[in-house]
Amino acid sequence: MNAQLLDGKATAADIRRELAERVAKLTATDGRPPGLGTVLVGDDPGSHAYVAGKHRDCAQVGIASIRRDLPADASQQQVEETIDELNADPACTGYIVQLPLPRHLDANAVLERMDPAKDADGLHPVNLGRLILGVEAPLPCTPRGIVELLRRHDVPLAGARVCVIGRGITVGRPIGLLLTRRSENATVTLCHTGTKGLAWHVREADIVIAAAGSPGLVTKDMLRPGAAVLDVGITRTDQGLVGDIHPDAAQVAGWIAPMPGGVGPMTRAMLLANVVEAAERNATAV
Ligand SMILES: Nc1nc2c(c(=O)[nH]1)N[C@@H](CN(C=O)c1ccc(C(=O)N[C@@H](CCC(=O)O)C(=O)O)cc1)CN2
Repeated sequence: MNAQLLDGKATAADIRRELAERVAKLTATDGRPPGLGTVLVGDDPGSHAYVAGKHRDCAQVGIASIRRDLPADASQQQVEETIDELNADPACTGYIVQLPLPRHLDANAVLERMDPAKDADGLHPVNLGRLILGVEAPLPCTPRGIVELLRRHDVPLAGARVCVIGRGITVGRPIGLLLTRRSENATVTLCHTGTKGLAWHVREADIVIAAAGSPGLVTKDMLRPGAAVLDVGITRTDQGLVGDIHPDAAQVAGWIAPMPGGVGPMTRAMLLANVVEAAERNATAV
Protein backbone atom coordinates (compact mmCIF):
# COMPACT_ATOMS: atom_id res chain seq x y z
CA MET A 1 0.00 0.00 0.00
CA ASN A 2 1.20 3.50 -0.77
CA ALA A 3 0.24 5.74 2.13
CA GLN A 4 -1.29 9.09 1.23
CA LEU A 5 0.70 12.00 2.65
CA LEU A 6 -0.99 14.16 5.29
CA ASP A 7 1.06 17.15 4.21
CA GLY A 8 1.21 19.49 7.19
CA LYS A 9 3.72 21.80 5.54
CA ALA A 10 1.53 22.54 2.51
CA THR A 11 -1.68 22.66 4.59
CA ALA A 12 -0.11 25.08 7.07
CA ALA A 13 0.99 27.30 4.18
CA ASP A 14 -2.64 27.39 2.92
CA ILE A 15 -3.85 28.29 6.42
CA ARG A 16 -1.27 31.08 6.75
CA ARG A 17 -2.49 32.57 3.45
CA GLU A 18 -6.09 32.47 4.72
CA LEU A 19 -5.05 34.06 8.03
CA ALA A 20 -2.99 36.80 6.36
CA GLU A 21 -6.18 38.13 4.75
CA ARG A 22 -7.98 38.22 8.10
CA VAL A 23 -4.98 39.90 9.75
CA ALA A 24 -4.95 42.60 7.05
CA LYS A 25 -8.65 43.34 7.75
CA LEU A 26 -8.11 43.44 11.52
CA THR A 27 -5.11 45.73 11.13
CA ALA A 28 -7.08 48.12 8.94
CA THR A 29 -10.00 48.23 11.41
CA ASP A 30 -8.05 48.32 14.68
CA GLY A 31 -5.25 50.60 13.47
CA ARG A 32 -2.68 48.06 14.64
CA PRO A 33 -2.00 44.37 14.00
CA PRO A 34 -2.81 41.57 16.42
CA GLY A 35 0.22 40.73 18.58
CA LEU A 36 1.60 37.36 19.71
CA GLY A 37 3.80 37.22 22.82
CA THR A 38 6.14 34.36 23.73
CA VAL A 39 7.72 33.64 27.11
CA LEU A 40 10.81 31.46 26.83
CA VAL A 41 12.84 30.43 29.87
CA GLY A 42 16.28 28.84 29.50
CA ASP A 43 18.54 27.55 26.76
CA ASP A 44 16.84 24.43 25.44
CA PRO A 45 17.77 24.44 21.72
CA GLY A 46 14.47 22.83 20.67
CA SER A 47 12.41 25.44 22.53
CA HIS A 48 14.52 28.25 21.04
CA ALA A 49 13.93 26.85 17.55
CA TYR A 50 10.16 26.56 18.11
CA VAL A 51 9.87 30.11 19.45
CA ALA A 52 11.94 31.48 16.56
CA GLY A 53 9.63 29.62 14.16
CA LYS A 54 6.56 31.14 15.80
CA HIS A 55 7.91 34.66 15.31
CA ARG A 56 8.85 33.92 11.66
CA ASP A 57 5.28 32.76 11.07
CA CYS A 58 3.95 35.96 12.67
CA ALA A 59 6.04 38.11 10.34
CA GLN A 60 4.73 36.16 7.36
CA VAL A 61 1.05 36.80 8.14
CA GLY A 62 1.44 40.33 9.57
CA ILE A 63 1.05 39.56 13.29
CA ALA A 64 3.28 41.67 15.57
CA SER A 65 5.81 39.81 17.75
CA ILE A 66 6.49 40.39 21.42
CA ARG A 67 9.33 38.23 22.72
CA ARG A 68 10.30 37.77 26.36
CA ASP A 69 13.36 35.55 26.91
CA LEU A 70 14.43 34.79 30.48
CA PRO A 71 17.58 33.04 31.74
CA ALA A 72 17.51 29.36 32.78
CA ASP A 73 17.80 30.37 36.46
CA ALA A 74 14.87 32.84 36.33
CA SER A 75 12.82 32.72 39.51
CA GLN A 76 9.10 31.93 39.74
CA GLN A 77 8.57 35.59 40.63
CA GLN A 78 10.41 36.83 37.53
CA VAL A 79 8.37 34.56 35.28
CA GLU A 80 5.12 35.60 36.94
CA GLU A 81 6.04 39.30 36.60
CA THR A 82 6.53 38.71 32.87
CA ILE A 83 3.08 37.08 32.74
CA ASP A 84 1.55 40.09 34.54
CA GLU A 85 3.23 42.42 32.08
CA LEU A 86 1.83 40.58 29.05
CA ASN A 87 -1.61 40.36 30.66
CA ALA A 88 -1.59 44.16 30.90
CA ASP A 89 -0.03 44.94 27.50
CA PRO A 90 -2.73 46.15 25.04
CA ALA A 91 -0.45 45.35 22.07
CA CYS A 92 -0.42 41.68 23.10
CA THR A 93 -3.54 39.93 21.80
CA GLY A 94 -2.40 36.53 23.01
CA TYR A 95 0.73 34.80 24.23
CA ILE A 96 2.25 31.46 25.05
CA VAL A 97 4.66 30.15 27.65
CA GLN A 98 7.01 27.78 25.84
CA LEU A 99 6.98 24.35 27.50
CA PRO A 100 8.66 22.59 29.14
CA LEU A 101 9.79 25.13 31.72
CA PRO A 102 12.98 24.42 33.74
CA ARG A 103 12.22 21.95 36.52
CA HIS A 104 12.58 24.44 39.39
CA LEU A 105 9.57 26.40 38.10
CA ASP A 106 5.93 25.60 38.82
CA ALA A 107 4.46 25.43 35.30
CA ASN A 108 0.87 25.02 36.52
CA ALA A 109 1.10 28.20 38.63
CA VAL A 110 2.51 30.06 35.62
CA LEU A 111 -0.30 28.86 33.32
CA GLU A 112 -2.93 29.75 35.93
CA ARG A 113 -1.59 33.29 36.19
CA MET A 114 -2.26 33.96 32.52
CA ASP A 115 -5.33 35.92 31.50
CA PRO A 116 -7.47 33.15 29.94
CA ALA A 117 -8.58 35.61 27.24
CA LYS A 118 -4.92 35.96 26.17
CA ASP A 119 -4.08 32.24 26.32
CA ALA A 120 -3.04 31.57 22.71
CA ASP A 121 -2.23 27.92 23.49
CA GLY A 122 -5.56 26.91 25.05
CA LEU A 123 -3.69 25.44 28.03
CA HIS A 124 -5.06 27.67 30.80
CA PRO A 125 -7.19 25.55 33.19
CA VAL A 126 -10.22 27.74 32.44
CA ASN A 127 -9.88 27.11 28.71
CA LEU A 128 -9.30 23.38 29.18
CA GLY A 129 -12.44 23.40 31.37
CA ARG A 130 -14.35 25.23 28.61
CA LEU A 131 -13.22 22.56 26.16
CA ILE A 132 -14.74 19.88 28.40
CA LEU A 133 -17.94 21.92 28.74
CA GLY A 134 -18.16 22.53 24.99
CA VAL A 135 -17.96 26.31 25.46
CA GLU A 136 -16.05 28.36 22.86
CA ALA A 137 -12.37 28.72 23.85
CA PRO A 138 -8.93 28.75 22.23
CA LEU A 139 -7.98 25.13 21.51
CA PRO A 140 -4.57 23.57 22.24
CA CYS A 141 -2.55 24.01 19.04
CA THR A 142 -1.31 20.47 18.32
CA PRO A 143 -4.69 18.76 18.88
CA ARG A 144 -6.41 21.46 16.82
CA GLY A 145 -3.77 21.01 14.10
CA ILE A 146 -4.33 17.25 14.04
CA VAL A 147 -8.10 17.62 13.61
CA GLU A 148 -7.64 20.27 10.89
CA LEU A 149 -5.08 18.10 9.05
CA LEU A 150 -7.40 15.07 9.11
CA ARG A 151 -10.40 17.14 7.99
CA ARG A 152 -8.59 18.87 5.14
CA HIS A 153 -7.49 15.44 3.84
CA ASP A 154 -10.97 13.88 4.21
CA VAL A 155 -9.86 11.24 6.71
CA PRO A 156 -13.16 9.90 8.15
CA LEU A 157 -13.55 10.80 11.84
CA ALA A 158 -17.14 9.93 12.74
CA GLY A 159 -17.12 6.53 14.41
CA ALA A 160 -13.36 6.14 13.89
CA ARG A 161 -11.39 4.27 16.54
CA VAL A 162 -8.45 6.44 17.52
CA CYS A 163 -5.46 5.24 19.51
CA VAL A 164 -3.50 8.08 21.12
CA ILE A 165 -0.11 7.18 22.60
CA GLY A 166 1.15 9.64 25.22
CA ARG A 167 -0.64 11.54 27.99
CA GLY A 168 1.13 14.91 27.97
CA ILE A 169 -0.82 18.13 28.44
CA THR A 170 -0.04 19.66 25.03
CA VAL A 171 -1.19 16.64 22.94
CA GLY A 172 -2.29 13.36 24.52
CA ARG A 173 -4.80 14.54 27.08
CA PRO A 174 -6.52 17.32 25.10
CA ILE A 175 -6.71 15.46 21.75
CA GLY A 176 -9.18 12.99 23.29
CA LEU A 177 -11.42 15.91 24.31
CA LEU A 178 -11.45 17.31 20.77
CA LEU A 179 -11.98 14.05 18.93
CA THR A 180 -14.86 12.92 21.16
CA ARG A 181 -16.88 16.13 20.62
CA ARG A 182 -20.14 15.52 18.72
CA SER A 183 -18.72 17.37 15.73
CA GLU A 184 -15.88 14.82 15.42
CA ASN A 185 -17.60 11.80 16.98
CA ALA A 186 -14.54 9.54 17.20
CA THR A 187 -13.87 6.96 19.92
CA VAL A 188 -10.54 7.49 21.64
CA THR A 189 -8.29 5.15 23.59
CA LEU A 190 -5.49 6.94 25.45
CA CYS A 191 -2.40 4.72 25.87
CA HIS A 192 0.64 5.54 27.98
CA THR A 193 3.64 3.92 29.66
CA GLY A 194 1.31 1.99 31.98
CA THR A 195 -0.74 0.50 29.12
CA LYS A 196 -0.70 -3.27 28.81
CA GLY A 197 -0.69 -4.67 25.28
CA LEU A 198 0.01 -1.44 23.38
CA ALA A 199 0.30 -3.33 20.08
CA TRP A 200 -3.26 -4.67 20.49
CA HIS A 201 -4.67 -1.17 21.04
CA VAL A 202 -2.77 0.18 18.02
CA ARG A 203 -4.00 -2.67 15.82
CA GLU A 204 -7.64 -1.93 16.74
CA ALA A 205 -7.32 1.68 15.57
CA ASP A 206 -8.35 3.39 12.35
CA ILE A 207 -6.26 6.41 13.39
CA VAL A 208 -3.03 6.25 15.42
CA ILE A 209 -1.59 9.39 17.00
CA ALA A 210 1.86 8.77 18.47
CA ALA A 211 3.02 11.44 20.92
CA ALA A 212 5.14 9.42 23.32
CA GLY A 213 8.64 10.70 22.46
CA SER A 214 9.81 7.12 21.98
CA PRO A 215 11.76 6.73 18.71
CA GLY A 216 10.35 4.18 16.25
CA LEU A 217 7.76 2.94 18.79
CA VAL A 218 5.02 2.18 16.24
CA THR A 219 6.07 -0.39 13.63
CA LYS A 220 4.21 -1.73 10.59
CA ASP A 221 3.37 -5.07 12.24
CA MET A 222 1.33 -3.20 14.91
CA LEU A 223 -0.90 -1.37 12.41
CA ARG A 224 -4.27 -2.13 10.88
CA PRO A 225 -3.74 -1.93 7.10
CA GLY A 226 -5.09 1.39 5.78
CA ALA A 227 -4.92 3.18 9.14
CA ALA A 228 -4.12 6.89 9.32
CA VAL A 229 -0.88 7.32 11.26
CA LEU A 230 0.24 10.65 12.70
CA ASP A 231 3.73 11.10 14.10
CA VAL A 232 3.86 13.72 16.86
CA GLY A 233 6.93 12.38 18.67
CA ILE A 234 10.20 14.25 18.30
CA THR A 235 13.44 12.92 19.78
CA ARG A 236 16.69 14.77 19.11
CA THR A 237 19.51 12.26 18.50
CA ASP A 238 23.06 12.53 17.15
CA GLN A 239 21.62 11.32 13.84
CA GLY A 240 19.02 14.10 13.82
CA LEU A 241 15.32 14.20 14.71
CA VAL A 242 13.54 10.84 15.08
CA GLY A 243 9.78 10.34 15.31
CA ASP A 244 7.66 7.77 17.17
CA ILE A 245 6.55 6.08 13.94
CA HIS A 246 9.01 3.64 12.37
CA PRO A 247 9.60 4.44 8.67
CA ASP A 248 8.32 0.97 7.68
CA ALA A 249 4.80 1.99 8.83
CA ALA A 250 4.29 3.75 5.47
CA GLN A 251 4.12 0.28 3.84
CA VAL A 252 0.78 -0.52 5.54
CA ALA A 253 -0.72 2.87 6.48
CA GLY A 254 -3.48 4.44 4.38
CA TRP A 255 -2.44 7.98 5.37
CA ILE A 256 0.70 9.17 7.08
CA ALA A 257 1.60 12.48 8.76
CA PRO A 258 5.39 12.25 8.95
CA MET A 259 7.78 13.97 11.31
CA PRO A 260 9.02 16.38 10.04
CA GLY A 261 6.41 17.97 7.82
CA GLY A 262 3.16 16.63 9.31
CA VAL A 263 1.68 17.76 12.61
CA GLY A 264 4.51 20.18 13.61
CA PRO A 265 3.78 22.84 10.97
CA MET A 266 0.06 22.53 11.79
CA THR A 267 0.81 23.27 15.47
CA ARG A 268 2.44 26.52 14.40
CA ALA A 269 -0.41 27.45 12.05
CA MET A 270 -3.04 26.83 14.75
CA LEU A 271 -1.23 29.17 17.13
CA LEU A 272 -1.64 31.92 14.55
CA ALA A 273 -5.31 30.97 14.12
CA ASN A 274 -5.87 31.25 17.89
CA VAL A 275 -4.33 34.75 17.91
CA VAL A 276 -6.40 35.91 14.94
CA GLU A 277 -9.59 34.55 16.51
CA ALA A 278 -8.79 36.29 19.82
CA ALA A 279 -8.31 39.58 17.90
CA GLU A 280 -11.61 39.05 16.07
CA ARG A 281 -13.39 38.37 19.39
CA ASN A 282 -11.88 41.58 20.83
CA ALA A 283 -12.99 43.56 17.76
CA THR A 284 -16.61 42.41 18.08
CA ALA A 285 -16.61 43.01 21.86
CA VAL A 286 -16.07 46.79 21.49
N1 LIG B 1 3.50 26.29 25.00
C1 LIG B 1 3.71 25.23 24.22
N2 LIG B 1 4.82 24.49 24.37
C2 LIG B 1 5.00 23.43 23.56
C3 LIG B 1 4.08 23.10 22.54
C4 LIG B 1 2.92 23.89 22.42
O1 LIG B 1 2.02 23.65 21.57
N3 LIG B 1 2.78 24.96 23.26
N4 LIG B 1 4.36 22.07 21.65
C5 LIG B 1 5.69 21.53 21.58
C6 LIG B 1 6.68 22.34 20.80
N5 LIG B 1 6.14 23.05 19.63
C7 LIG B 1 5.53 24.24 19.80
O2 LIG B 1 5.67 24.91 20.74
C8 LIG B 1 6.42 22.59 18.31
C9 LIG B 1 7.01 21.36 18.08
C10 LIG B 1 7.36 20.97 16.79
C11 LIG B 1 7.12 21.81 15.71
C12 LIG B 1 7.56 21.45 14.34
O3 LIG B 1 7.28 22.18 13.41
N6 LIG B 1 8.27 20.36 14.18
C13 LIG B 1 8.89 20.00 12.92
C14 LIG B 1 10.10 19.15 13.20
C15 LIG B 1 11.01 19.76 14.22
C16 LIG B 1 12.03 20.68 13.66
O4 LIG B 1 12.10 20.89 12.45
O5 LIG B 1 12.78 21.21 14.50
C17 LIG B 1 7.94 19.14 12.10
O6 LIG B 1 7.24 18.31 12.70
O7 LIG B 1 7.95 19.31 10.87
C18 LIG B 1 6.52 23.02 15.94
C19 LIG B 1 6.18 23.40 17.21
C20 LIG B 1 6.26 21.44 23.00
N7 LIG B 1 6.12 22.68 23.71
